Amino acid sequence: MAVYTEVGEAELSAFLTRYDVGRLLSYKGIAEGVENSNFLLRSEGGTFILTLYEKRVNRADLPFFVGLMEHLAGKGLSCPLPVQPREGDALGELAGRPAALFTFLEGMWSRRPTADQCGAVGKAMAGMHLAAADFPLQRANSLSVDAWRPLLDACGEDADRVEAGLCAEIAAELTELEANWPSDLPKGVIHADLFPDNVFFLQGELSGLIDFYFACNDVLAYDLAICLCAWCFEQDGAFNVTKGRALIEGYQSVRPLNAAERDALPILARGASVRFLLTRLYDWINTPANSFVTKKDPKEYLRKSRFHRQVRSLADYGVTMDFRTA
Ligand SMILES: Nc1ncnc2c1ncn2[C@@H]1O[C@H](COP(=O)(O)OP(=O)(O)OP(=O)(O)O)[C@@H](O)[C@H]1O
Ligand SMILES: N[C@@H](CCO)C(=O)O
Repeated sequence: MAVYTEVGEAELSAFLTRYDVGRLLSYKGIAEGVENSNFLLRSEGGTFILTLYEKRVNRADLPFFVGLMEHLAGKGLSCPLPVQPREGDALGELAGRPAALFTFLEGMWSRRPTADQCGAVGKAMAGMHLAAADFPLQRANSLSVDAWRPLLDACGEDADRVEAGLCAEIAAELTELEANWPSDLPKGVIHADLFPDNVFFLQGELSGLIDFYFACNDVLAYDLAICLCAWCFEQDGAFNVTKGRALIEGYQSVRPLNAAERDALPILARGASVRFLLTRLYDWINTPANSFVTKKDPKEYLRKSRFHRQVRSLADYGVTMDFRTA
């Protein structure tokens, strides 16, 4: 459960007087997520999500995230919208944290994504990439290849307590990634964390995307590589080629990849699996045992990293010879 900051009823009621949402009726912490504190809030004006921004979110980046959601919603993409206060900025302050109120998005995330859902997320992601093409703000990816070795160093010898030899294995992989990381692929705004828990479905259809707090300007195909890691593996660790094909074809039905992007997918997926391995490892080592958060398993991403290291061609992702060319 991710509630790092407790919020009292009196201070929350006072915070809500900024908005035209009526009086507070109820609120409770949400048992999902690991990054920010989220509350489901009911007021006389409806149901909302209250977000308090925590450690990994830099205050200076908030206008980028909130502006991006407004931009995407303006283009018809379904995502939470910041509720505007009567006066001032959508970003306020509550319990000593930057805080904002968002519209509630209907739907549920899929615990066991199907191939059809992988196809739908591929399409939605490509739609997001196109819709964000004229978003005017910029944000560098603070968790790209340059940030990975410092994260490993910060884990230090504790990494080997998770699995013997882990530190050396990741260090060797980082050496390869640093030497071969592609830099000349098409770039744009990426979501950078489009995991199943950030995609809602309602009555069989994709109903919206949430959690844009890692969004940044980076290689577009890297976003697809993150989804190959997050959506296409089974519980037993096996990569599901039907899901891989559905995801990539769904993406390509909206934004075809060029040859260089296709060729780069395996290395981008290696990078994506190491990025999530490292942030999970860091949190595994550094989250106090008594904190109110469910830690995510770093070894899941170690297994994914090993899989992507032995990928030799796109056929290993389920993509066949009739793969569309751009
Ligand atoms: N606008 C919204 N509408 C409905 N539910 C939401 C909304 N925003 C967040 N939630 C709920 O809160 C949960 C946590 O939100 P979110 O994923 O943004 O948190 P986080 O701490 O940033 O998580 P993550 O670990 O994915 O980075 C979601 O899984 C969802 O259940
Ligand atoms: N989606 C991330 C957590 C949020 O950054 C993970 O599963 O490790």
